[in-house]
Amino acid sequence: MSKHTIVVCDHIHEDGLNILKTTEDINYVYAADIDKVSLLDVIKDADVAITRSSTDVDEKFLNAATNLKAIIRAGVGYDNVDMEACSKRGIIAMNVPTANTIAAVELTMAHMLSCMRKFPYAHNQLKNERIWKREDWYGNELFGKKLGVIGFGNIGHRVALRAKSFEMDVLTYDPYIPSTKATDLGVEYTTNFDDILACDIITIHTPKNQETIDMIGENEIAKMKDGVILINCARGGLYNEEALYNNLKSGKIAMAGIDVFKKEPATDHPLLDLNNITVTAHLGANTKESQKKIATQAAENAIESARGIAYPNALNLPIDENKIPSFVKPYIELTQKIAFLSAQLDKSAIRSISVCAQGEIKEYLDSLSTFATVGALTASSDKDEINYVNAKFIAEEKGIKFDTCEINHSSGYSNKITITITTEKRVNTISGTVFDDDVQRIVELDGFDFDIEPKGKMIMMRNNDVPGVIGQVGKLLGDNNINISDFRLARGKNSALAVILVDESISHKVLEQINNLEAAISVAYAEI
Ligand SMILES: NC(=O)c1ccc[n+]([C@@H]2O[C@H](COP(=O)([O-])OP(=O)(O)OC[C@H]3O[C@@H](n4cnc5c(N)ncnc54)[C@H](O)[C@@H]3O)[C@@H](O)[C@H]2O)c1
Ligand SMILES: O=C(O)CC[C@@H](O)C(=O)O
Repeated sequence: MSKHTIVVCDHIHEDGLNILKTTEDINYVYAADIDKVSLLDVIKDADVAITRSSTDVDEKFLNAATNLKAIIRAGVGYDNVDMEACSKRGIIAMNVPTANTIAAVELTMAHMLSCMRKFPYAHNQLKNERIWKREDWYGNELFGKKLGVIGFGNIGHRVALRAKSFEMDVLTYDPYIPSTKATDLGVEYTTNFDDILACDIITIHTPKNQETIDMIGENEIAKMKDGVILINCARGGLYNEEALYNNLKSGKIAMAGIDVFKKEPATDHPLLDLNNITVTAHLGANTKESQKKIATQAAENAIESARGIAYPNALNLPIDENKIPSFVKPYIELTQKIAFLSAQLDKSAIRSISVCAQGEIKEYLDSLSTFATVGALTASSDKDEINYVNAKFIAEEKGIKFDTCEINHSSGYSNKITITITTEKRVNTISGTVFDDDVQRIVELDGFDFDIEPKGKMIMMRNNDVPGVIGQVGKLLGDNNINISDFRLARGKNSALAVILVDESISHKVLEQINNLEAAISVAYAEI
């Protein structure tokens, strides 16, 4: 079995490491404890790398990583990844966007409360100086204060909700959301940045990019109230650090709660010399709950991308992500998985790939077709060759035809995609849908209704619908020491289709044995 090498460049939770360690086709390399120069040597073998914010994915890193197909940022912000350099090399970059949201939200609230009550200083006086001097610590209350939230995404809007439970007035500035996203939650919305600058406390939750770097500097601080409090648990450099320092020192800014710095680690940063600041070492994502979730998702996504099956939360696709609503993304993933599955069912050359869509999803047929092509070619050719940029080009060179169609009658599903792959020997048609925003399901296989998660090792057996078939297949697999994890059966007029999920990979020999059962019409096997 050829193995894919996944290099873990930064510390992630052991649950993620265990997934990598115990996956048969993964060669797992732990490189979080080596220095970043030695990492350049280790990274050269990586098919996929997992990083956090401590590893810069820059030209130096990418020049060393000559095999790299994908990179997983085990977290939200990808400002440490040179996206253009990745795209030029055909490397797909992904993040894990929501797994640490709550951790960052709660740290923001902790900094806010800490700033109001000067908590670390009061703690230090009693614990380390053994002084009981209550008159030194008259703080302020969040109650009734006006909070300005810059950026109303996953973290910003949850900070706003928590602030409201402290009975604060909350105002947000985020030109990229509909105002109703805020007003529906009882949060005031403004398009005038100066309104934010007039707040008692300001917290920022935007990505770091050309537009947001130094978003708050001397000019903006000058417009603020004397004694304002500033919180930054997003990215260092969103508040100009020099202006922050000067205005904390002068007392214009009463307190700042800072988790992130322009250059990290920041152990000798001038801000650390001030006495009106609470600081943490980029701990926004550091809860056990969030790290467990991130590491698990990062490991699973790294394995899927190493196998070329799917690239969840890809950031540099050749389609404009901003034009793809979030409900479409799971369909894109599902389309790729179904095509990958379908192309494995028959090993002969693919002649055509057709993608049909019903519901609002049909507006995205072009993107779905690109992803179906990646899935199908990944299953049928040398995986290393295929990426989103070259898939259609390679398919055309192989003489594969494309077709898309809109299905206008309702099937009972609000959206449904149907992928038909025609090979030299057979036609496979598989349909899928997504429930509850992200639950992907195969709902039809060659005309038979199913409800199957597109995941795992699957035997598909078409058979005459006669008694005893399930028992015979069960015995045969048992005799070969293969555990069945699920058995799904759909019945047609004269024949039935069984999808048997198994724990172990199936050899050609076992498939032949199943095919030789009297009732069997055809047998195929696929892994996702
Ligand atoms: N401290 C930590 O450990 C930690 C943990 C998680 C996330 N983060 C950082 O927190 C930030 C927010 O993360 P998120 O998950 O909420 O991201 P998100 O993408 O869900 O939300 C970002 C929001 O910012 C808005 N935005 C973009 N540009 C803006 C601008 N110029 N002005 C106002 N709003 C703008 C977007 O419209 C979006 O609503 C990111 O920088 C992320 O890297 C830090
Ligand atoms: O933990 C990290 O590496 C960074 C966490 C956070 O800043 C993120 O962007 O997800």
